[in-house]
Amino acid sequence: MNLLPVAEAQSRLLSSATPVMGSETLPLAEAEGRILAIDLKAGLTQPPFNSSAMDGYALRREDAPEPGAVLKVIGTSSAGHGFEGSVGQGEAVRIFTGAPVPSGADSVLLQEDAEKIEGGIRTKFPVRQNQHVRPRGQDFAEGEVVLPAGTVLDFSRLTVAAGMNRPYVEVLRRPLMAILATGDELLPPGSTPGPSQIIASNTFGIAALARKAGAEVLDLGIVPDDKAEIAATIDKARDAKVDVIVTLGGASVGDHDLVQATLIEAGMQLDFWRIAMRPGKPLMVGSFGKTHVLGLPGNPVSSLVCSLLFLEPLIRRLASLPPVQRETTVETAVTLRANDHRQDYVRAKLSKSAAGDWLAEPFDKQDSSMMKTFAYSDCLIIRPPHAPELPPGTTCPVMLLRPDLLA
Ligand SMILES: Nc1nc2c(c(=O)[nH]1)N[C@H]1C(S)=C(S)[C@@H](COP(=O)(O)OP(=O)(O)OC[C@H]3O[C@@H](n4cnc5c(N)ncnc54)[C@H](O)[C@@H]3O)O[C@H]1N2
Ligand code: MOO
Repeated sequence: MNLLPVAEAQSRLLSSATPVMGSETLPLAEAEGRILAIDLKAGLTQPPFNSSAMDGYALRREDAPEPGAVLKVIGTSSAGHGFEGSVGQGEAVRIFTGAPVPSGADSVLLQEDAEKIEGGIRTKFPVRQNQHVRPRGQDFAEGEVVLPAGTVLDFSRLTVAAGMNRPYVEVLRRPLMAILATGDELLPPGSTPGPSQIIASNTFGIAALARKAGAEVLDLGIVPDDKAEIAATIDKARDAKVDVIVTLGGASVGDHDLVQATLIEAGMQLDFWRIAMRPGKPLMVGSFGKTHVLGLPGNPVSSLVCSLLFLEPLIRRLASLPPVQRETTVETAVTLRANDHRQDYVRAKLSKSAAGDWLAEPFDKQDSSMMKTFAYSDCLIIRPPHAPELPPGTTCPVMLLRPDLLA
């Protein structure tokens, strides 16, 4: 049986993927993680007026070049309530942080640097020209492109967008992914399984991974091992004009593995099937025109490993996002045995050695049905095809399951 190398399968899949077209307008509160479709220009100048950076007194610097100047306090300017008049010679205005600097004044003296006297203040320190004044427009000017198209709206960008007085933003459409689980044995969580039944679990992890990668997910539920029912569900996905269809299970060679045949009868172009990897060998990739189809194996760990290697990069490419950097190297804590022809992804825990190095220790059992060990794992040790035995302490490549773990 011809098995495709992992890297070749990944590059074949990604070479056929182009970012999805189209945009939508969203309120800022719903735009986190989204990508600007067009340049975002400031709706106003910020700050809109010369404003005070400190609590103190607004004055004319020429009136207080040296300590000991005496100034008459003629009013107050606070945030939201500016002083209407003008500061003349020998005068000052009590001012608070964020308040407009009144006309005539050019500098602010800290209140700690002023001595209160009857009807006014005496300065205790020299005043620098413009000190503690934030000039109008020092952050941005009305009409300025502060956030160019392509910017990912994270916490700091959402803040400046709000400050720019932009309550709505035009962002790229997210790729739409349909997911369906196949199998007569499957029931949703919360069910009471019969004697031959199990709970369908894969959808939850794969949908979460896809959403994190930038997709919108359409869950088409559980479909029995029946060609007509599988075909009808695939039709639903195509009617919804999804960008990606993910099927779970029925990808192998058993009598009940009907997914691939059904898809081909429905007009899917088969690109490739079966990869030189463990777990995840039965992965299938095809397309209906521009719609990508990923047929993932049913075993939970196999489907999740395939999702990390193929689905996440695909969704991020479609969503115009760069790939997640998951690969790094650590030391193996134990002897890793020589590998066969399939690239192995070995579930392992990470710990720090006394010397501060990260060590990977594989779980003894690597059965691809075992969800618990996957949930306890920090990384997958990558064992390339025909890799020789590695003694403890040797550097080995890993794929991090939570990429910020080593940060
Ligand atoms: N004769 C052969 N048998 C198998 C081969 C092979 O090459 N020759 N490959 C094995 C490998 S490797 C894998 S992986 C599995 C994958 O098979 P399928 O994709 O056809 O998956 P199913 O048979 O439908 O299910 C496998 C296993 O996973 C459970 N399952 C299915 N869907 C879900 C779900 N959504 N949530 C949780 N668990 C699920 C299912 O009940 C089975 O236990 O095939 C080997 N066989
Ligand atoms: O490839 Mo299967 O995923 O080994 O269990």
